[in-house]
Amino acid sequence: MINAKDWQQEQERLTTVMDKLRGTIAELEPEVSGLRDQVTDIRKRFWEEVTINTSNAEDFEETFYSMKQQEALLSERERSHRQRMQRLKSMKRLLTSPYFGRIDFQEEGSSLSEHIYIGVSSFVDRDGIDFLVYDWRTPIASMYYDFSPGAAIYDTPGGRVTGDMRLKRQYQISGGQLHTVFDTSVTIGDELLQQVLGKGADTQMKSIVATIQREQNAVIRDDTSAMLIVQGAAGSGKTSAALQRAAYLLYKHRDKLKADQIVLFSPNPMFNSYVSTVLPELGEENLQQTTMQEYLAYWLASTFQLENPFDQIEYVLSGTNSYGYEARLSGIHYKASKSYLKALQQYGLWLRKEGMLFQSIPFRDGELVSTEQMEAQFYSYDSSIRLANRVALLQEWLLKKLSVLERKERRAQWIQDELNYLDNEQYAEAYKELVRRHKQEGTVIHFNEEYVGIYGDAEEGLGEAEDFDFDYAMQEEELLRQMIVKAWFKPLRQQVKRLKFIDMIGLYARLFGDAAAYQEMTNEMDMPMHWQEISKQTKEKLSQSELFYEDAAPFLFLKELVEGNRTNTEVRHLFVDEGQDYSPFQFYFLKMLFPRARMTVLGDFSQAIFPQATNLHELDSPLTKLYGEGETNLIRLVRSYRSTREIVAFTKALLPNEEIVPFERSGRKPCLVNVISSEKRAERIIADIAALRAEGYDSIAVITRTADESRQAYDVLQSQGSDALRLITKETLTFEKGAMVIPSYLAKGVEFDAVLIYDASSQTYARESERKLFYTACTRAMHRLVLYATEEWTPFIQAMEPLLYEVE
Ligand SMILES: Nc1ncnc2c1ncn2[C@@H]1O[C@H](COP(=O)(O)OP(=O)(O)OP(=O)(O)O)[C@@H](O)[C@H]1O
Repeated sequence: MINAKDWQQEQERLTTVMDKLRGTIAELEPEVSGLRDQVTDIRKRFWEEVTINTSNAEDFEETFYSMKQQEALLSERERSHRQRMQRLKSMKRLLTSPYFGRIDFQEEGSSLSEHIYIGVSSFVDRDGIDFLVYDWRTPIASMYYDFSPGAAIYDTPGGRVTGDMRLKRQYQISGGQLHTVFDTSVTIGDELLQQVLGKGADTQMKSIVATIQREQNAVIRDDTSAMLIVQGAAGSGKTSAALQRAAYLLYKHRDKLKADQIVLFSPNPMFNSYVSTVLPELGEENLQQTTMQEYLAYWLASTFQLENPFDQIEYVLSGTNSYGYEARLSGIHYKASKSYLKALQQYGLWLRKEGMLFQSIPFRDGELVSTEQMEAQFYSYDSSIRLANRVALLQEWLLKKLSVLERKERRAQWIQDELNYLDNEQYAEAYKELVRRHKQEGTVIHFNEEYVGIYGDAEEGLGEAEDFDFDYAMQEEELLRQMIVKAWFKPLRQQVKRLKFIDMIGLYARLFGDAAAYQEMTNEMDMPMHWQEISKQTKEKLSQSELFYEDAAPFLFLKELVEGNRTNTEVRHLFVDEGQDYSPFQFYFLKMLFPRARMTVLGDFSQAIFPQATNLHELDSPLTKLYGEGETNLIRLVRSYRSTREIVAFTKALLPNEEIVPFERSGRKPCLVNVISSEKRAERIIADIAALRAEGYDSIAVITRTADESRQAYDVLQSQGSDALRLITKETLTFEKGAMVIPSYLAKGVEFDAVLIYDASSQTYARESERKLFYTACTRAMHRLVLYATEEWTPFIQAMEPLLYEVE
C-alpha cells in the first residue's frame, strides 16, 4: 500500500479524471443523439431530396449526382455517428474504472518523468494532447507488462524508446471509487493477482488486462510470426492470452482489420459461449467462433452424416473390446498423419494422368453425357493443368454441351407427347410470354377470339389488330417446346454448376481397397497396420452415406484438390485453441483453406486426449514445419493461474514431465474418498456438493470419463435426491453456474470452483492412454478437488506421494 500523501494525490487525480469523463459524456450524449436523428431523417427523406428526372442525358446526369450527393451526406453522418457512439461507449466503460495501472517513465534525454495511467481505452483531455488514460494496447503501455522499475524500453512505429521506469503502480477502482493502490516491483502485483485468482469461477471468462503477465504479453503482442505456437500448462492463461491478443490486433490494425477477419476454432460450442464476453468487455466486436466439427459439417453435412469428434472419443474410450477396435484406432492415427496427407497429394498427381471418376448426366431413361465422354474430354486437356482447373474446363465444356443438346432435344418426339399432356395453365403462360415478347419487339399482333376465350385477355393496351402476319400457333408450340426442354435441363445445369458430375465418394472410396493398388496410386511405403479392416470399415461407412470423423478433413482435402473453390482469402488470423487435439492433417488443411491468415495455435500436449493429437512444441513438431522455422515463434507458458498450489502439486505428479509452476495461492489438498458402493458414493457426493455450496463455491462439476458414465452418474445422483443438477452433453450450448455432471472431454478449456472426480478407480482410469484424460479432468479445479472410488484407486494415484492428498 502507499502512504497517506500519495493516496490523497491519487484520490484527487481520480476525482479530476472522473469529472472530466462525466463532462465528456455529457457533451457526447446530445451529439450522438443529434447525429442519430439526422441519420434517421436523411434516410427517411432520401428520395424527397433527390430530384429524379431521366428525360434526357443531362437530366439523367443531374439525377445521378444529386443521388450521389445525398448518399455521401448520409454515409458521412453515419460514420460520425458511429465514431462518436464508440467513443461514448468507451467513456462509459471507463466511468466505473478509468484505469488499473500507472507507470512513471523518464525518457532518455528528457528531464521530465511522465505519469502514464493505463486503462481499457484511451481518454484524451479536451486539448487533444494530454492523455489522461492510455489504452493498454498502446506501445508505451507495453512497459507496464514487460518491465519492473528500472531501465525500460518500448517500440513504436518510429523506433525504439529507452528510458527509466521510476514507478509502477496498480489500482483497484470500481464504481468510480478507489479501493486499493499497490506499488509493485517484479511482476504485476502479486497482491492484485492473488485477489483476482482467489475469486470464484465464472460462467463467462473475464478479461485479464489489469494483470497480464510478461510472458503472456509476448503472446499478445507478437505481430510478426506467420505461426505463433503457445505451449502452455493447464491454467496458464492460453485462452485468456489469445482473446486479449485478438483485442490487441484489432486495436493495432484498426484501419484494416475487422473482427470478422479473425476466426477462433474452439473445442466445443459450450466453450464458445464461455469466452464470448471477453472482447465486448474490452470494447471490441466478437471474432468469428466455430468448431472444427461445425466447419466440416458446413461443407459435408449435405452429403454425409458426419461423425462427431465426441462420438469418436466415446468409441475410443469405451469400445476397447469391440470387433475391429484396433483397426479403427490404427485408421484414426493414420488418417491424422502427414503421411496420409502426402498420400492424398500423390493420389491427386496420379489422377492427373488417369483414373478420374465421373457420374454420367442422366436424361429420361438414358444418359445425356456418359462418364466415358467426360473422361475422354478431361484427359484431352494438357496434363500440366491442375486438377481443379481441368475440372473447371470440363464444367465449361459440359455447360456448352448441354446448351447444344437442349436445342437439339426440342425436336425430339417425346416433346410431342409432353405437349399433349400440358394443361391450360401452361398454355396460358406461353401465351402471356409471347405477348410480352412481341410487345417488347413492337410487333403488332392480333389474337383471334378463340385464344382470348381460352386464356383470357392477357393483353392490355395492345394496338388495334392490323395484319395477322405471324403464325401464332406455330410460335406457341415452339415456345412450349422450349419451355418443356428447359424445365428438364435446368436441374441438369445446376448439377453441373455444383460439380455433381464428379464422383467424389467413388474417388475417396477407391483408396480403400487392395493395399497394392493403394500403394501404386499414392506411393505410400509405410502402410498402417490392419489396412484390410480399415478399408472395410471406411467403405462400409461411405456406402451408408456416413463419414468417420477422421475421414472428414481428408475427404474435404481431396475434394478441394479436385474441385478447388473452398479457400477463404478474407480471413487474416486463425486462432486454434486446444491445438493439441487437432491432427497434423487438419492443421495443414486449415492452412490451405485460409491461405492469407496467420495462425496462432494454443495448446498443451499434456492434455492431448484425442487420438489424433499433435505435439506442439518439440523440434519435430509438424506445426513448426507448416510455415517453416523462420516464420514460427514458440512461446511456453509454465505458470498456472487456475489452481491452488496443492492442486497443481497433485496434478503435476500425474505427469512428472509437465513443466508447470503454481501461482502461490494456497488451499486444501485434494481429497480422496473411498466408498463401498455407488449408492454410498452418490450420498457422499450430494453431501459434498451441499457443503461446498455452503462454503460459497458456486460452480461445481462432477466429472466423469465418458458421456455414458455422465448419464449413469446423473441418474444415480438424481435418484438419491440431488436437485438442481445439470447434465452436460455435447449438445449443451451454454455454460451456467451451479452443479453439473460433465464428461471429461467436454470440460476442456473451462474451469470450476470445485471438481469432483466421479470415479477415480483403476477400472476407469488405468490405461496409459487415459492418463492425460485424468490429468485434464483434475486440472479443471480452481479451489477444490475431491476424488471418489468404490474400488482400488487408479494406478496414477497409487504411484503418487501420499503427502500430496488427504484421505477420508
Ligand atoms: N494474467 C492473469 N491474470 C489474471 N487471471 C489470469 C491470468 N492468466 C490466467 N488467468 C486466469 O487463469 C485461469 C486459466 O486461464 P485460461 O483458461 O486462459 O488457461 P488455459 O491455459 O487456456 O487453460 P487450459 O489449457 O487448462 O484450458 C482463468 O481463470 C484466467 O482468468
